Amino acid sequence: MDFTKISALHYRLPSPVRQFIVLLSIIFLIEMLLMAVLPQVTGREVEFKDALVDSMGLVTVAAPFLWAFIVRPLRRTAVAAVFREEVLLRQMVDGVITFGEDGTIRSLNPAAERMFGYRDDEAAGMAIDCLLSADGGYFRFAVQASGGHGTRQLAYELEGIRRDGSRFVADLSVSRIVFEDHRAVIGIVRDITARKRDEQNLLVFKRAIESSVNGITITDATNGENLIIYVNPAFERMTGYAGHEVLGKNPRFLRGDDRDQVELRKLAMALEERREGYFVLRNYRKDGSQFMNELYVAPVRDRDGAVTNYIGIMNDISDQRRYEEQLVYQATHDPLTGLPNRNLLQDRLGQALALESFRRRNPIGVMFLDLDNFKKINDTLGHTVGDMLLKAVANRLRNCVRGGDTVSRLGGDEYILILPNVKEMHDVTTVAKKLLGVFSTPFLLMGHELYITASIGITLFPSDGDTVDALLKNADAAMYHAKEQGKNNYQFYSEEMNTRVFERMALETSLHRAIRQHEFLLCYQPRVDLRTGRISGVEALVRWNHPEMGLVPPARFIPLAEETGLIVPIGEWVLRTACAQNKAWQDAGLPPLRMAVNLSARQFRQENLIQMVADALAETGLDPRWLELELTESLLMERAEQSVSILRSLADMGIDIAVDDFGTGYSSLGYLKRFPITNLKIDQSFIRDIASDPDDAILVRTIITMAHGLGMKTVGEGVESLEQIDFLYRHGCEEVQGYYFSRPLTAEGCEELLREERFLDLRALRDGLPGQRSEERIRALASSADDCRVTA
Ligand SMILES: Nc1nc2c(ncn2[C@@H]2O[C@H](COP(=O)(O)O[C@H]3[C@@H](O)[C@H](n4cnc5c(=O)[nH]c(N)nc54)O[C@@H]3COP(=O)(O)O)[C@@H](O)[C@H]2O)c(=O)[nH]1
Repeated sequence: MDFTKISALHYRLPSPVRQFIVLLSIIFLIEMLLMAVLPQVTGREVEFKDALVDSMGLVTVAAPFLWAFIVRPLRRTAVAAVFREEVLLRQMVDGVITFGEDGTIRSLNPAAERMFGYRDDEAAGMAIDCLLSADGGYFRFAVQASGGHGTRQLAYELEGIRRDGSRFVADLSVSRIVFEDHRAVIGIVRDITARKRDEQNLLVFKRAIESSVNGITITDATNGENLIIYVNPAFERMTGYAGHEVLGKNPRFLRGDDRDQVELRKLAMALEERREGYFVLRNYRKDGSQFMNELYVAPVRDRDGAVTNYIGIMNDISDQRRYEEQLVYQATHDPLTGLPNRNLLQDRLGQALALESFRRRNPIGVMFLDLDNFKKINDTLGHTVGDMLLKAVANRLRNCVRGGDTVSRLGGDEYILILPNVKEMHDVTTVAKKLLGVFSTPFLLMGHELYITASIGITLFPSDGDTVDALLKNADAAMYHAKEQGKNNYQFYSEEMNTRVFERMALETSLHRAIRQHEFLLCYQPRVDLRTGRISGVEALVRWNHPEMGLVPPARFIPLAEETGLIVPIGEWVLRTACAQNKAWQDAGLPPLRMAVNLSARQFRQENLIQMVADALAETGLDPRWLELELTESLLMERAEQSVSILRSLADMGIDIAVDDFGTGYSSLGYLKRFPITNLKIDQSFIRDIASDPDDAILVRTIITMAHGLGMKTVGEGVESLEQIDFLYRHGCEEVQGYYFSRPLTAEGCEELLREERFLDLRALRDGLPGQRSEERIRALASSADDCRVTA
């Protein structure tokens, strides 16, 4: 037998010759023993030589029988067994390599051939290191370690090297075989690369599950109980339960007594249908606190498709939910008052309209409530008080309506109320009156007792509009109408109101265009010095030369320009043009005079006002002492402290300051004293009846005296008659302005007047002869000035 080719199991085959020799030797020894014992039994002596011959004879006779009946059958049985094992070996999925103790390969079984890519005959004679590698001779050590102990098996993890050089993880069990004088090693090799990879993957999965921020539960679904068999650390953190406390429980314990949840029913259905699902549940921690559990449940199936487990992945979304709710709240509520905002209002009104369009039972009332003169409070007392007032109003309105009604705030001082299910018109008026009534009690805010009123516009669905936008727009128009009607009242919408709103919008659009296309012009109304009768100054008055409407008076567009902010560019243009005109007259050799320019509230609050005025003077070259800025009394008092500093800066530049419409507002004497005011212009409403109304007469006299007391001069405005001039003259008023002397004129008209040196003859007044005759005389002397007509 070629020992080098013997397969691993051949080593275990007993040698037949040895068996035969051993048997013959036993027979021989027994015969020899009998020959030695026999003389003592029989008493007959047997020669050793005879005994030896006999024994040899017996062995010779027995030999064929032993071979035929014992050794050969044994050999055959053994070979059959070896053959069977050989077949088994060949079929083994594990590779079997036999090699000598010197590491020389002797054989490979077919599995080893496939595993390493060598044929058995190719591998024979190669060093085992070529197929199996271990660092630092580890492999040899392993072989030696198994030596001397027969079939003792040792297992190692090595690197298998294929013929193509690729490597794999090999699991090797080695047994040392000793056969007669031959020693060999049998190595059983298994490619465990996949197993290793799987083990590694399992480790990664386990690590991932353990380090997941999501709580993970695994339940056993085989017995229908669905009891927890695993929870990860995140579950413990999320719920406060330790793993051992929940193992063996059904996860439903997390819901506590809170069974009435739609999502719970959905979960139960998913489990019943053995499918995955996503649910958001109210669950409870060990300490009883609630959390929102975003749960994903997925079944695990075996090869036959039967569900063996459920994996539950939990996410505590309580914070996220709170944040979402907060976002929704913020998107739908006014942060200041907590009332529904425009979004929610539109939503609710839309729903009410949809429902009512379907039911067609009752009208829906929409009320647009706007506070009267709120801006003044905000400007005078500051935004903190303004905000407090808006909140206090919101509370009063809320308390004034029924549960199904909506009170919302659009922004600013505008509130919208929705009254669904209005049974009778009377109901709406009752609510409107009630709403106005809530303002009858003053608001006490930060030590201020504030009296405020509101104007309300009312629209009804379906008669005044059938969409949210239409109803709100029409309620807005009705509210404007209520303002026009003197504020503090309510008005129902009518179609004409929209026409007016439309006109307003059209006016605003054309105002923008007017600025772009330079449609404005200035008129100048002279002012006469009552001490000399000569023109001492002019007031610049803006006009709008509208392409279709003709000359538009400022009263029609200045408030709108003020509201829209367009007054800022318009006012800047007025100031520059007036300064330039005054300088032009001076340059033309006309006697120098003061140019009065009106400043509106918005302009006065303009941040760069001082700079803008300085620039206008610098650019036109007008000396500041020939410029006077007119501001209304109420404007100055709105933010008196701030006004003081602005006025001081202007006065420091050398500019005169006049208070326009004096007497119509409320003035604090304390502030009047502090304002660097040069002139008080007595409002024309007091001048008008000065000669006939003793109250007006007293008032005008008082204003003149007070002005003088404060070191200011006075100007009588809107002077139309000689009596008025006489009165003002006699009481020391310094200047007059009005149609009596001249209407506002174009620049050319005014220049003509100045060139002619028109004046007011005051002799009659000085002579103390006011009356019809002297009036006629004065009128004759006075200019028959043209109106400010536009010829452009
Ligand atoms: N911010 C700005 N406001 C301006 C500017 N230009 C004018 N205005 C303001 O518009 C209001 C109306 O002005 P107007 O229609 O020009 O009326 C002025 C005079 O025409 C009128 N007046 C003058 N004398 C008489 C008279 O004898 N009788 C009579 N019934 N009216 C008369 O008074 C207006 C001048 O008023 P005042 O400015 O208060 O001196 C008016 O408030 C203007 O201020 C502008 O450029 N910017």
